[in-house]
Amino acid sequence: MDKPVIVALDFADDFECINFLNQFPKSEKLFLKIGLEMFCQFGYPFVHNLRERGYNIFLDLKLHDIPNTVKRTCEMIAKWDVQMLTVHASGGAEMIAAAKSGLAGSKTKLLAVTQLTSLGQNELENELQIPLKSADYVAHLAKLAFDNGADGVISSALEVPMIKDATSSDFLCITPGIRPKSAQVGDQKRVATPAQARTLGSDGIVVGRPITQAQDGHQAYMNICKEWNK
Ligand SMILES: O=c1ccn([C@@H]2O[C@H](COP(=O)(O)O)[C@@H](O)[C@H]2O)c(=O)[nH]1
Repeated sequence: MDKPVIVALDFADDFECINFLNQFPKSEKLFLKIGLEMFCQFGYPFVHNLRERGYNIFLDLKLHDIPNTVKRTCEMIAKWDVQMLTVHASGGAEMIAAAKSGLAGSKTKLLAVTQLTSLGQNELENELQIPLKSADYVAHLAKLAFDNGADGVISSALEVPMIKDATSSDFLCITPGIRPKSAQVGDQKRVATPAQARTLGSDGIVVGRPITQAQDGHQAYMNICKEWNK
């Protein structure tokens, strides 16, 4: 798999989303992330429609439930021919392994979310009451995911070298929380620029608002690709 720039489609309606996609030339083979906002409204038919149009799909559902429920859900998603699916690593070893076994026979990569990029050290300690350094917590969850069959993790780009050291250089690190220098950080805490993510060894970046809320979404995407591929 090439190292993709994955566009997070966080739109309130499908019409707006399709208008956004229509800015891109048909030859642009986009990698799109469908998250909870769009999936809750438009469900599988929307995923299917985008697959039919030839897009690669990262289905970011961040599953987090008991192992049996997650396994049965993954068995269903395994039929959808999506490229990536997320679960929360904090669902535990058995849940991660159950997700992987649910996806058996499909080409869908299982990615485990470590610590959300919207959470910093302060939230980890004071809200979640996890008495660890953020980097250690991320490394611990990444190792748990690796040991239980996940194909990779979602983390900040800042943690990629440490995750690869703790697991394997082949273990995928897909990184949201990407902000070009001039972009607003918003609710993200552990951020990196596309160029930093590349240098740190990220296997793919996820970018939402800096592209989808730009005046010219296609140009914003091209600028990010240029910085990422430098
Ligand atoms: O830790 C995580 C896990 C997932 N995300 C998702 O990525 C995009 C980022 O969007 P931006 O607009 O570029 O902030 C969004 O869909 C999140 O749900 C994440 O940010 N952090």
